[in-house]
Amino acid sequence: NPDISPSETLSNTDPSVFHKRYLKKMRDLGEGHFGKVTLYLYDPANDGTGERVAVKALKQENGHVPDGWMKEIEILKSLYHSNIVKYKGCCTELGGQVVQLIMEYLPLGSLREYLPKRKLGVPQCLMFAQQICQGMEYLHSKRYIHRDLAARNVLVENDNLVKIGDFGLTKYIPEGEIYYRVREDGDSPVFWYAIECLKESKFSFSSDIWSFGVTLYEIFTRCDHRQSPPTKFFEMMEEAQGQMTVMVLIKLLEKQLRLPCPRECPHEVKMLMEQCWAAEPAQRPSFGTLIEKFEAIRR
Ligand SMILES: C=Cc1cc(F)c(CN2CC[C@](CC#N)(n3cc(C(N)=O)c(NC(=O)OC)n3)[C@H](F)C2)cc1O
Repeated sequence: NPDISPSETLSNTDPSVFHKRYLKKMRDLGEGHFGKVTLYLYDPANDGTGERVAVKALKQENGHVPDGWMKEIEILKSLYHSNIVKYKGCCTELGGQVVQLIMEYLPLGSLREYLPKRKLGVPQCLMFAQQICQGMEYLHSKRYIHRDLAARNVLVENDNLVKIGDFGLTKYIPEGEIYYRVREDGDSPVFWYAIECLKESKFSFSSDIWSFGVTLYEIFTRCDHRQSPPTKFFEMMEEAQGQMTVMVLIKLLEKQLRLPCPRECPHEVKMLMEQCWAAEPAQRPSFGTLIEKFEAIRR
C-alpha cells in the first residue's frame, strides 16, 4: 500500500515497552524487603483479552531509581535459558523515575506452593533438581552469583519444567575475583547461607552451591513446613534460647552438624547434599559436576 510509510505498516511499537495505563492489577504474588511482585493483566485492547504478567516494583524511593535496581533489570534482560524466568520488558513512570520489571507469569507459582500439593516421585524431584543446576550453571557461566537460591525462588512452568524466578540478590563477580563481600542488609535467608557467608559475608559461586544443597533438601522434603530449614535448625538449636541465632547457627555448623537426610531420599542424593555443605568452599562441587551426577543417578 504505497501511501502508508513503511514504519506505519510494521507495528513499530517495541514489545518490551509496557504502558502503565494498560496494566490492570490482579493480585499480589510476593513481598520482599525492598519491594513486591504483583500479577497484572496487560490489556491494551481493554477487553480482558490481554496477557498476564508478573511485575516487580521497588518500594517507592524518594524520586530516584536505585542503581542496584537497574542492575537487576539489566541482569535478567541479559539471561536467555529454558530454566530461567523470561524478561518481558519494563514499565516506566514519572519520566523514568520509577521503573517496574515485567516478567512472564508462571501461575503454578514456586516449588514452595507446588511441592506440598503434588506428591512428586523421586524421578521428578531429580529432574527438577537437575534443571535448577542447568539454570545456575548458565548464571555462573556469566559470572553472576545468585545469593538467594531457595525453593521459594524456583518457579514451576509445568510438571516437567522449573525456572529460577527471582534475581533480587544476584551480583556480578569481576574476573579474577572469588568473593563478593556485602554488608548484611534486610532479612537475610541465613538458613540457606554457607558458613563463610554467615561468618565473613563472603559470597561466591561455591556459596550458591551450598544454597542449592539446602534447596535439594527442600525438594526431597516436598517443602513440608514441619521439616523446613528454619524449623529443623531451630530444633537443633533448642538449648540456645535467647542467644543470637546466627552465632548459634555458626557454632552448630562448625561442629559439622547439618540438616537431616529427608525420608525416602536416595543415598546418592544425601551424598550430594553433604558435598554441597562441605565446610571448605573449594571442596564443594560445581553445577557442571552436579549435572553429571544427576544424569548418572537418573539413568
Ligand atoms: C523487590 C524485591 C522482591 C520482592 C518480592 F516479592 C520477592 C519474592 N517474590 C519473588 C517472585 C515470586 C517467586 C519466585 N520466583 N514469583 C514470581 C512469579 C512469576 N514470575 O510468575 C510468581 N508466580 C506466582 O506466585 O504464581 C502464583 N511468584 C514471588 F512473587 C515471590 C523477591 C524480591 O527480591
